[in-house]
Amino acid sequence: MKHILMLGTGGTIACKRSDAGLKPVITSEEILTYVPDSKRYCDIDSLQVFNIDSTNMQPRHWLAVARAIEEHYDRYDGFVICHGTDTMAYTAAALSYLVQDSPKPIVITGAQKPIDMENTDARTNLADSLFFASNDRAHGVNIVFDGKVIAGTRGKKERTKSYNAFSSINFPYIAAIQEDHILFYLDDKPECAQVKFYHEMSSGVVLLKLIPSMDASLLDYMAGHYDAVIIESFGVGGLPSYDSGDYYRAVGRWTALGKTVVMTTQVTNEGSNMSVYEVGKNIKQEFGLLESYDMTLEATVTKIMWILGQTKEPEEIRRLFYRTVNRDILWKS
Ligand SMILES: NC(=O)C[C@H](N)C(=O)O
Repeated sequence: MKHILMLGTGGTIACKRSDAGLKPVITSEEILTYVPDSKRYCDIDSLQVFNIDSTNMQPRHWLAVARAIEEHYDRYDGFVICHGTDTMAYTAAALSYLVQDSPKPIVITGAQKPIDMENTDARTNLADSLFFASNDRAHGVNIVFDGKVIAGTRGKKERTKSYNAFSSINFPYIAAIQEDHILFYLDDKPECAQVKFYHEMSSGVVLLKLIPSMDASLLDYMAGHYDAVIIESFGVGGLPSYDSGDYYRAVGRWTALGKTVVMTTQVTNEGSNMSVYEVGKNIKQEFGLLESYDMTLEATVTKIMWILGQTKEPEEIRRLFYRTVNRDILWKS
């Protein structure tokens, strides 16, 4: 019998209705009473890390969850984190960087409807997660949602209301869970992996999403307040070159200050490739910008936060950024 620790962090799965709207108040202990059948294949303990709407999630919360896993790592065979869906993809990616190469499964799940409702996805998602976390072939950080297992760095919330809210972006699903069966599409548990925990994350990261006509003065403002900027540009990637935009000067200022500029795309699927068009190739070559290629935005943001928690040295930032962690980046220059 597997021994699983369920960590409650809040989200809709733990919500009750109130006059002020849905609010997470159901404890992790109470949540477990809704999945009594899971006791057939695992003993489950629960730990309430906090109980918040995931809209309020910050790097310190990711560090607290990682710390709780580290403290209990030796005593359990697997971990299931109940979490809000809104920022679940960020947390899954953040945990992929904070807890690397775990031979034990760390599953993140949640729901679109509270667990105490009659028509809810919460019970299935939680039962599937406990089932997956009890499987010998499961490992590392994954999202389990609506019968799909998604690598922790590849998840994205693509639907605000439907039960099939999450997709795996630019990467295959790891497995599908159907009733009492797990169909592994990727079955690659390493023979011997040694888990490694990290304890630092920087909040000095900002995102700039381009729209047509925007000028670059926001980048100047951001340079005074942040260590890294992720620019979500259009298509495969590029920066406007119209005079009033002045992006070249603003990006040059960022790099002259030794700060990090990462280029990514607003398009969800297929990733960036800045060397295709003149508007991308020139600026990348001139300033040596980082590029996220096939990474999700959530993975890009949390990876830079994790890296800046380890180093401020530009060459080391580049090396760590292009090193694959939990399947996050496959396409490199
Ligand atoms: N479905 C959900 O869990 C949404 C909720 N607002 C949260 O992310 O905490």
